Amino acid sequence: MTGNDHHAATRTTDEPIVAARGLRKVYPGPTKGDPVIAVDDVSFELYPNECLAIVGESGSGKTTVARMLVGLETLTEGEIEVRGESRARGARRLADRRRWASEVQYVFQDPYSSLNARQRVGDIVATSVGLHAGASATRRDVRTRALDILDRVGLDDRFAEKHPHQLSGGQRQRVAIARALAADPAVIVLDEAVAALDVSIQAQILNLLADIRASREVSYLFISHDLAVVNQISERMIVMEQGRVVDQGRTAELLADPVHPYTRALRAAVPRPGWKPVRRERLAS
Ligand SMILES: Nc1ncnc2c1ncn2[C@@H]1O[C@H](COP(=O)(O)OP(=O)(O)OP(=O)(O)O)[C@@H](O)[C@H]1O
Repeated sequence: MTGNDHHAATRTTDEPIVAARGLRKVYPGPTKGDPVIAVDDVSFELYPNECLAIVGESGSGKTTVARMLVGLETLTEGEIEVRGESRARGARRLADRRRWASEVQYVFQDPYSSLNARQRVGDIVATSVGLHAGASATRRDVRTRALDILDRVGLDDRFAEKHPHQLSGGQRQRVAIARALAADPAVIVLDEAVAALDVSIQAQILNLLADIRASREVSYLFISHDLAVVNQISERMIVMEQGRVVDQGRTAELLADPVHPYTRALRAAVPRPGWKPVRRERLAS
């Protein structure tokens, strides 16, 4: 057993919803002949109804992995399968693109920039419901379903008439989660989705995400630099450093007893109460 799989979780029963193998992303660098290797040989599996966290410092490649999964970024090398279907070469047909979008939804850090400022909240969610609903759904069905979903994320009917700028950061993030749920996804990628929120609001959104997962089957790929948050929400985590996976395993075990120097350093850098004080170490390079 190597240091990297010291904590490796053993999952043999379910088929993974997402299987990513050997992901690599190389961007052209600022100067010719100086490419940026953003993601280098990253593999992971995401199982039904689990939350897998990707942690790492800024620039470690987390967002690039997420963008490859949702099809916003091409792969330089590697393979991504969702429910056994390859996504590595992109969707050619509109119907495939729609289906792929409904299987994997993305919630961004800043919902303000990802929500259409001119649309009312009810319309934002209804648009997503309408895109993914069957052709037989009437406008009234779509509207009713949008209001149900808003209610599900803790926003009553009055919010449907508001615009994003009339909402708080936490409420906007609820709208972004509602819009994702409207597609009835198997996977939601949450990219630093609570990073911009106050700690008390963060806790509310994390509770909401846990409630959603308790009431319907959905898996989260939860991208964060915040180990306290990751500890609360995820069962497993992978740790990225400079584009590579340097550690992985069950979150509680990895954080209680970090073995890899980078994971230890990340944990030591958590400036929150509730963590055992650990000598701050220099991040391993
Ligand atoms: N479009 C791009 N062109 C060139 N380099 C890029 C591009 N996107 C990302 N990178 C580089 O790839 C590396 C990984 O970036 P990425 O955003 O995936 O990291 P991250 O861990 O998500 O960090 P952050 O939390 O700051 O977003 C960084 O060095 C970044 O500068």
